[in-house]
Amino acid sequence: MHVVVNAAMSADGKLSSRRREQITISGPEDFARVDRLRARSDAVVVGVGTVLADDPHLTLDDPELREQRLEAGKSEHPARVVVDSNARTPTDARIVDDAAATYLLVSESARFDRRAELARPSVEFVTAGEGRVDLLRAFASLQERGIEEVMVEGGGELIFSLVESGLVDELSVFVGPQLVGGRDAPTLADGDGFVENFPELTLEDVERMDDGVLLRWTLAE
Ligand SMILES: NC(=O)C1=CN([C@@H]2O[C@H](COP(=O)(O)OP(=O)(O)OC[C@H]3O[C@@H](n4cnc5c(N)ncnc54)[C@H](OP(=O)(O)O)[C@@H]3O)[C@@H](O)[C@H]2O)C=CC1
Ligand SMILES: Nc1nc(O)c(N)c(N[C@@H]2O[C@H](COP(=O)(O)O)[C@@H](O)[C@H]2O)n1
Repeated sequence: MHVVVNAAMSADGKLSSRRREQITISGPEDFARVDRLRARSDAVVVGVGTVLADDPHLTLDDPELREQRLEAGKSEHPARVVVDSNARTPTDARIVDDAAATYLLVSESARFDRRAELARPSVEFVTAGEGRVDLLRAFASLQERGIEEVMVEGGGELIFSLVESGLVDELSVFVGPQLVGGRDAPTLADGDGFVENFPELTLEDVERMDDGVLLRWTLAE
């Protein structure tokens, strides 16, 4: 399995404002690149915090990319994945519509009534972990279902945990021309943070894009 984290942050490292509402950081060129990255992926992953904040759809915008996937014998859109220990994904969330397959990664503590409310033909539950989703086990289960190329779009809590679990191979970040500020605004890697043995990144590429810059790093094994 190959896992790429992709996100857009302000010049001061924020994914959103303290209101945790979706903000537009990328420009058109970067959004088109994100669409191409989604099209190359078997699955696009977000945490339930992002689902609650943004109500993302995570499908492909460009009809040509959808056509290319169909011609290659793939589904029209990559699968969508939500890391959601307690099945908090709202029943009317766009991510559980029937536009694409969706995996809900839940823990054993996800209530069965919530699972029943979210059950539909396009949704499959993957249970891993007791109180919280065990990411190593959950991602291994996705791999057993044929998912090899994974793109993670955030948010900061999930990105931190994935890096901490050693699951991330690549990190691409668009740094936009905004200052957001705020000690409570989400950043690229939240969670508890590291205090030692900081993960080492190798800078692979720097590209000027829109009014910002795209940075691409790989992570050491
Ligand atoms: N600019 C950008 O590129 C992006 C911005 N965003 C922004 O980020 C914010 C949302 O990010 P954030 O609040 O950090 O939420 P996340 O999307 O990172 O989701 C975090 C939640 O995932 C669940 N989870 C389950 N298992 C784990 C685990 N092992 N490790 C970590 N999380 C786990 C937890 O909820 P539970 O315990 O209930 O399962 C946790 O609270 C929004 O403001 C959104 O707009 C989001 C994506 C991209
Ligand atoms: N690449 C990027 N740039 C931004 O400026 C963003 N705000 C985001 N947000 C991510 O995209 C998701 C929305 O996807 P849909 O358009 O609904 O398919 C959102 O949930 C974030 O993960 N990304």
